[in-house]
Amino acid sequence: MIEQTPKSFLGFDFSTQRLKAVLIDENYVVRQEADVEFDVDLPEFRTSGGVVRGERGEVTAPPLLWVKALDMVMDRLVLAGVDFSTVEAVSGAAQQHGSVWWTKGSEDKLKNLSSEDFLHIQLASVFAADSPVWMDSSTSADCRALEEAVGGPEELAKVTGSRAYERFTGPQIRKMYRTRPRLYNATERISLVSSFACSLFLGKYAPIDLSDGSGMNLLDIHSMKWCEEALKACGDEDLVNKLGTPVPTASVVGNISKYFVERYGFKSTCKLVAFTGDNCSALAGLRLRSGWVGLSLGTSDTLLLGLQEARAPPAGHILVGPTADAPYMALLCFSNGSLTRQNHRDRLVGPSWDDFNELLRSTVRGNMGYMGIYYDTAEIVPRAVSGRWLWDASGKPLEKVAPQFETRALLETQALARRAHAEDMAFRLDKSSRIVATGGASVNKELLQIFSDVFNTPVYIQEQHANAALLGAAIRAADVWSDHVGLKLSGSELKVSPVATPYSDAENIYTPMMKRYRELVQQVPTLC
Ligand SMILES: Nc1ncnc2c1ncn2[C@@H]1O[C@H](COP(=O)(O)OP(=O)(O)O)[C@@H](O)[C@H]1O
Ligand SMILES: O=C(CO)[C@@H](O)[C@H](O)COP(=O)(O)O
Repeated sequence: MIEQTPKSFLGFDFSTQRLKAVLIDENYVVRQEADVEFDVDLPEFRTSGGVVRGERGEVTAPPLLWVKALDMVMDRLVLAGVDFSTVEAVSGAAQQHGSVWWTKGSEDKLKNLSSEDFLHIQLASVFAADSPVWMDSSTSADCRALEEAVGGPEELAKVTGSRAYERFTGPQIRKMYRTRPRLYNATERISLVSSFACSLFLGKYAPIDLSDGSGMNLLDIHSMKWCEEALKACGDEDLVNKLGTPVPTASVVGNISKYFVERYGFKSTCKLVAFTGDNCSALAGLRLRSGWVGLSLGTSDTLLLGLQEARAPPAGHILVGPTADAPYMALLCFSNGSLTRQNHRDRLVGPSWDDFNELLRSTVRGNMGYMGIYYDTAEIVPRAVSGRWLWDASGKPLEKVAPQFETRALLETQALARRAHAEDMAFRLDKSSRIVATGGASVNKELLQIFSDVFNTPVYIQEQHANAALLGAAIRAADVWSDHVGLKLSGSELKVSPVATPYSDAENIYTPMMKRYRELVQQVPTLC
């Protein structure tokens, strides 16, 4: 009898605040995990929440931070006892839209890495600039110029799936080309954070995948090719070479590099599956059924929906989907998610979610009419400046209310905003709908109860893992590898279980509050 060698699959998530890694077996059971928290484990980069903020809406991260985090997470996986020789394939997810600017000669460095040394030592000088990331709101002028160049916002949305958004990579490239031409010219390659991370494993530039690539305002989501007019509006004739050719997300892009074989004992045949955006990976990891909506509660809050066809979005985004089950996906991103909740938890009660929830439990649903909008960072939906606004039941603006009312005002108004804007984007929830929550805050049942009541819909979580983007990376590695080699894996079913169901009076409480939210949000200044 031929002995079957164990097979495993490795997934990474280069998200906003931390780098996470997970190893699953061929039954998709989680075997090992490790993570690195940027602010805590790598304080020398002086990030706060994984980013560095400028004075005019610029938000960046140093790419070397992500490289050093990879060195650290690999060592943590070694300490956890991972046998890398069993890994058949690796894939990953990353925060969307951020761009990594590689200087000329970087690919040679990637191809000639010595396994004797850390990556961050050898790649210390390859990045031309800090990476603008998804929280950046400094490119409004570039957005308007891009829209104008392709025939207006609706036309851009028809072609690329989105009107121009500040954080999208096209406007970010345009700003770089316009304001830092020497840096633009010194750049050999522009990667997304996902394809940059994949490049580290591949030992050469990895292609951008179509799903994350459709968060750039540069890709024609129908032809699956770069949109020439959009490229022309954002850079010069060399931009197409700087970006490379995008590939379907379910692609094997090559074998793992010699560096990882020699340093960590991967086999030389270990495959790399294209890395993608964290929300794209979450959609793949959640395996949502028709009518089910994904709710990712990471640094940002996002709503996700698999689509069979590309509908022109009135707001939000249509992206190319990450799997054959979801050829397209709808995405709505609210920048003030977990980090904003965490900041106000710290301000109101200190560093404990249990203390925060205890205070929350001392209030009633509907919060006696107190509502609040908390934008610690410029908001994406709706486009708005940062600030804090509080109102009482009569709509009178307040400077201050008791901390317990603030806890509920923060969470209820966030959930109301998610529903109001989702409805504007034609996310329809009916009796058969379910919300499947994931991401760091999805462990908080009190928060999920509020979402359940406000949406008047049951909320589920995935049993295997609280982070669907991370699990999705490992699952995609396994699925794409098994198709590639023609070997069916037993991969057990991914299960979801209910954690919150709406109270019978939820509609009565929250329908009038939804109307009030729509009125109150008009008082918040929009981003110029
Ligand atoms: N019990 C909890 N309740 C609410 N939020 C939580 C809880 N535990 C963790 N979080 C939040 O989860 C966030 C991190 O989630 P994560 O999905 O890892 O983010 P990202 O992927 O963007 O780095 C943190 O900002 C943290 O405040
Ligand atoms: O900009 C978006 C989506 O369009 C964000 O959702 C980023 O992809 C960051 O994700 P998290 O770190 O919050 O998961």
